[in-house]
Amino acid sequence: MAQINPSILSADFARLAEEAKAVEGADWLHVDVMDNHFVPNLTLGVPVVEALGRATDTPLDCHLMIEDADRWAPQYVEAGAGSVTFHVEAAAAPVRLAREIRAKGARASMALKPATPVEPYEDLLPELDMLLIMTVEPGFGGQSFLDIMLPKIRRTRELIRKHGLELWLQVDGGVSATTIERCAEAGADVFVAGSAVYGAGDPAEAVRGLRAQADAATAAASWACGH
Ligand SMILES: O=C(CO)[C@@H](O)[C@H](O)COP(=O)(O)O
Ligand SMILES: [Fe+2]
Repeated sequence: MAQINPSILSADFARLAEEAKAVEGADWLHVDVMDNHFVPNLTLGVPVVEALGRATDTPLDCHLMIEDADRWAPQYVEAGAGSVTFHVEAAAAPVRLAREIRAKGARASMALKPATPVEPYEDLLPELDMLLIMTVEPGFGGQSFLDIMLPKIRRTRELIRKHGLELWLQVDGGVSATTIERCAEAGADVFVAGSAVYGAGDPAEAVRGLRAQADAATAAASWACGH
């Protein structure tokens, strides 16, 4: 089944606990950590992740858009994240870092900016629990989905099949009722949605609607039915 991860970046930061509770029923709560260096925006850090963990039973999916990921990512596992995503562009030793995240008890995930190809990392994929393909330039919510990322999603799904991996394939940026079916058809199975969830009148209902769309598109997709 498709997983839908609402991005807290699009929520009201003055009411973070309520906003986290508003999407209970989602698979994960996506938490965008930005340091104003790796991306030109500054959001939140370890203390807020710890507080979110106390505010909701939904597991936390931390997307670190920060420099020096090798140094900081393990702290997000200690803060309670169930999944920690670092950007390969910001990691000096991605294999060592993925192993450290797993050893500390979280799922290890690696993200690729739009201009970063997946092929150089083919041999690293078994070290990961999830690969995140950015479908916008990281830094801000509410941007338009980059259709030019669909071939990369397809090629990654093919690599997962070729190696027989249990790797989740996440997409993040501009995912909405208009674009989620394209992502699912191409091979994504974990969908981050910020403005499409928190901009809706009923965020929990938006999650259910996106999941139904993604499930239907996946069921019809060649990658999922083996032909
Ligand atoms: O990581 C990021 C942005 O850098 C995302 O998680 C956005 O927060 C998603 O927001 P929408 O594009 O869905 O509004
Ligand atoms: Fe994100």
